[in-house]
Amino acid sequence: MGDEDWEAEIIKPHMPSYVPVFEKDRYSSGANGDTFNRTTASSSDAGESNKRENTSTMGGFGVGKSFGNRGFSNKFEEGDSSGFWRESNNDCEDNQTRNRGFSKRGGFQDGNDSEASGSSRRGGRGSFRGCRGGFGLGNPSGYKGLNEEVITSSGKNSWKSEAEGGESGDTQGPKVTYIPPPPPEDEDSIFAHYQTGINFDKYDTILVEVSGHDAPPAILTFEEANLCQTLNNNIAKAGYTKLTPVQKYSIPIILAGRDLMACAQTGSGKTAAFLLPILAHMMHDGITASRFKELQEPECIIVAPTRELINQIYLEARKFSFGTCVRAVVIYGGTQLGYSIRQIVQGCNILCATPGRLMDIIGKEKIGLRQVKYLVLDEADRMLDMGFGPEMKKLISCPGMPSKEQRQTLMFSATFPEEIQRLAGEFLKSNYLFVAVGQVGGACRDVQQTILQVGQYSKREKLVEILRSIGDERTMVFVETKKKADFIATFLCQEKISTTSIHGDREQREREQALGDFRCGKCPVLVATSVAARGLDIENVQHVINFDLPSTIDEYVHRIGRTGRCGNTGRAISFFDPESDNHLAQPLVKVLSDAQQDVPAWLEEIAFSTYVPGFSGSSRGNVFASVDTRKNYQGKSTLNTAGFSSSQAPNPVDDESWD
Ligand SMILES: Nc1ncnc2c1ncn2[C@@H]1O[C@H](COP(=O)(O)OP(=O)(O)OP(=O)(O)O)[C@@H](O)[C@H]1O
Repeated sequence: MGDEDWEAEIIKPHMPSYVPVFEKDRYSSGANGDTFNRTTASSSDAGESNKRENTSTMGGFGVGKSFGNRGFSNKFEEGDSSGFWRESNNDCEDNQTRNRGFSKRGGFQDGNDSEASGSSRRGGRGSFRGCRGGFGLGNPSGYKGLNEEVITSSGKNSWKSEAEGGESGDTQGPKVTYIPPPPPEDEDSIFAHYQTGINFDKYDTILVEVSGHDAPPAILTFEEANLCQTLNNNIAKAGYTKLTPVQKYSIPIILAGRDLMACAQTGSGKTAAFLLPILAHMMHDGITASRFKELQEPECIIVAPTRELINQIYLEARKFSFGTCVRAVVIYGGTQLGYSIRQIVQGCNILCATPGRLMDIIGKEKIGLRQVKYLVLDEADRMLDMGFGPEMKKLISCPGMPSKEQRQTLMFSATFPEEIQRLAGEFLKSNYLFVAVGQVGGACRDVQQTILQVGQYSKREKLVEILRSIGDERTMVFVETKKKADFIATFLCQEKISTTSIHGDREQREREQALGDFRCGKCPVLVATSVAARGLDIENVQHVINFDLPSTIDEYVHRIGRTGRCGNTGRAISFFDPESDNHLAQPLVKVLSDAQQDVPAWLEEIAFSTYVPGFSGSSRGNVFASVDTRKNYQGKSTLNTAGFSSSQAPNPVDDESWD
């Protein structure tokens, strides 16, 4: 039984009574690092969705909330009754699936006309989404769908043309009108935080390696960082009493003005590791209060791959800059462009942005780059891969952007494939420092990982069984496609398990609502695509279930890192389908062994039978199998997280719109 069968099955039965009436109208519109200091942190002292929108019922998800199944709406309007249940040939995800073999992360699928431009990723996504939204694959404007950004597929300056033609919407589809609700302004909300877990102190035992010349020594306490009083107050109010390893090493490096590539396990405080020293510099330099101006010139630009993540980073920036004259602003896709502009013109020292919106705003000449002193790429490997890499290159070559010699560039992630590290060289000064906390790309050891062999036809049953045994504990369920996310969320609702979902085909409003419902516990289950795999820091996520394993091991590491954060423990259960997941057997064995988890014998067997020469995956304790790639230039070999050389690593399939 394939997905389609599932859909048929789920659609047939009686809809539960709590499913609201379908609101048709709502949808009808539609290095030569010579020094390699290895130490421990402390040693330095150291449905197709059920195409009926019944997903809007998702446990408390709110009546009338659409699930973003615009494809359905389209089919409905076309009067194709079978369109309710059948795949359209034009379905964008089908196209993506068909293109899997060719697709790189961010698009560049062969044969996709709309991806001819430098902004091919966006054009491509746009057109795919457009087709899902019912605007047909051949729609030249590549309209994404209701209330979402309008994307042009024109070849030249496409980021600009998006800005120009996009939101003004002169010719291309409806405007994006969504204005996100402002975050709470009261101090308690700003400083709300969750407790560090029982394993927080164990961070100190993690090995840390710094490579590159003249690295400043690590600091052991916040006091040693010599931050100003306001920052120290904010740190205390945020509940931080002790530095995490990545903070111990990164803060002095950034304070010393060095470029940095830092790799540390998920949930170990990378955000504060770059925000605090940047703010400290700004305060020290006596930054002037940002005032209303048509053209703002921020001192710091932070980019991240998803809207929800950049918003989270913004909230952290707002927290740490509380009571200072530094003003942080966030802008991201899926929201009204005019709203982004209004936020910016009021003053902007730190601009937190997703790449597409950032380029739009630069194109509109609301942001000047001349004053940029700090450029931060969070989830840097994602920001530099085939998806966002071209946009990041455009960013650094934008008129006015200080050269890498003139700015400080900082990159953070839990994973850093070798190939991406090489690309990063273009952005960083040649004497950048590389900090590896634990194993590059290693999974967080506070997550108990379980791999179950489950064939695709048994997955749903197993999922329900697990979720019922879990009870109300917060759980993220990852699936591989947007369609599947809708479908599984619907299915779980039918099973009376309060569920919501997040993926790139949902409107931004819905994405934020879903996240809010999950955060507050209203819907303890969040079904998600990889759009939620990286960076999201949600309190009390006790379980991650990989209903579908991702296509790469790095993505696996990020996904399971949504639990077990900041010294808390968590559990990750992954369904391994031998029909489709064998390529992950070896890297999984490696990740499990390195994180000192039990490796099932059957998985080792599969890994052995699919042995790839050159892989040294199952060795335990092979710490630093992959670190600073500059070492490779000195004749050493290296493996990426997966234990493959990067060129061997499977190309991830990007099912998502990220920004
Ligand atoms: N020194 C600290 N003391 C207490 N809590 C901290 C400290 N540093 C960070 N935290 C908290 O730990 C949590 C995880 O931090 P953060 O989101 O920065 O992790 P991350 O390393 O960026 O994770 P990911 O790789 O998933 O993006 C956050 O809630 C943050 O506020």
